[in-house]
Amino acid sequence: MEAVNIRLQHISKTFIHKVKGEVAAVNDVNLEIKPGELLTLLGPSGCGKTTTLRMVAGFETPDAGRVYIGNEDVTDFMANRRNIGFVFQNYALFPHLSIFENVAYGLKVKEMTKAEIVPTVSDVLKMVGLKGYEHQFPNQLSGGEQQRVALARAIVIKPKVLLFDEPLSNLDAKLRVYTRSEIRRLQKALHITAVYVTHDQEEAMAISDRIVVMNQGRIEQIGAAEELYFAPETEFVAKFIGKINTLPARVNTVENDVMSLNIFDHTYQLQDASAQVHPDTNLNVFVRPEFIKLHQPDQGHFRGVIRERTFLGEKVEYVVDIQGQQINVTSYDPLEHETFALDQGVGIQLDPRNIKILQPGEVEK
Ligand SMILES: Nc1ncnc2c1ncn2[C@@H]1O[C@H](COP(=O)(O)OP(=O)(O)OP(=O)(O)O)[C@@H](O)[C@H]1O
Repeated sequence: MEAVNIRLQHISKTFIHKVKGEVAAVNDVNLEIKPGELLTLLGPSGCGKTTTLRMVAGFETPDAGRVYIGNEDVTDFMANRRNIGFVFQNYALFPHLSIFENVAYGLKVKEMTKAEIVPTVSDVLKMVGLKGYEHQFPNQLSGGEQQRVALARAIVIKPKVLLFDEPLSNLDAKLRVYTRSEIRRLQKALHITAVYVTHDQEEAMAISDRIVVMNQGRIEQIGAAEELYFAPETEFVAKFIGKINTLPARVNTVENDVMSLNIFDHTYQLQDASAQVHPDTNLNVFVRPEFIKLHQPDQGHFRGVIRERTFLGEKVEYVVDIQGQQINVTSYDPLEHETFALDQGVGIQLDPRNIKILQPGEVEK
């Protein structure tokens, strides 16, 4: 079966919430998920990712906008007519049915014969690594195994799209890493278009072709993990994907797309600077901890003092005091680890290419 795309056109959904009143859970979202792509909706609690997913599934009807799966406008279709496989956080298995019966359920609904069902279920259980579990019951399985049954049940009906709502939340850390790579492997092997919801940025980065960062019902930025990390467009995205320092800066001049600015006591020239920034103004700039280099005190652009030092094996995380401001620095250089001690003075160096000027955003994290 050819993989299909999914399109959301100007989708909005407002709820009347008992405490908060009217909540624009999803606010004019436009999105295209490419055929065979795994796209993740990522954002803090309440940003609208589950509501968006539920509108693709047909569990929720948008107030405005259209949902297309392939060339078909499915906005007015009930969930059971959309041909989707859905994997929930809580597995949602039938406790009184065996693993075989749980997986076979969707095929029986489709009125397939037993002769067709038995080999199909057996193939899918093999695919998720649960061959031989046919006669067990859900409560005899671990959380990870139950989630693989849920995955088998979702893919056995050969859905056009797979939807995942925080599928790993109930698993422990190690099993989460294993199960997410299993989901990724199967989704790629079957080449099914998939939408995945999580609030965990590492999970999103590990599993996705592209990530949509959502904030207060709107899309903040869409891109591959690398794009969001190295080229965030807003402060919100920069702070949600990884860690970033906020540094005070003073703009001196902006000429021919070159900006001269001061950070602490040093002057930097930034290329391709935004024309929207004016001379003689203050603003915040952003630098990731691993892009700040520590040196001996007589080197670097300005001085600081190491206030915290956390050795984590392959890296050391420092908190450095610079003129009263606490800055996070991460060093991946094992030779440097021994060089800088607590309360030691250091020289600090920034590469102007790693200094970001971003649209300010409302940050919840
Ligand atoms: N059925 C509902 N009735 C009232 N308000 C709702 C309903 N469903 C969602 N909301 C509200 O809509 C907003 C978005 O909720 P949604 O569940 O889509 O967010 P989310 O990003 O998935 O968050 P979480 O990770 O906490 O599930 C929230 O403010 C939520 O309180």
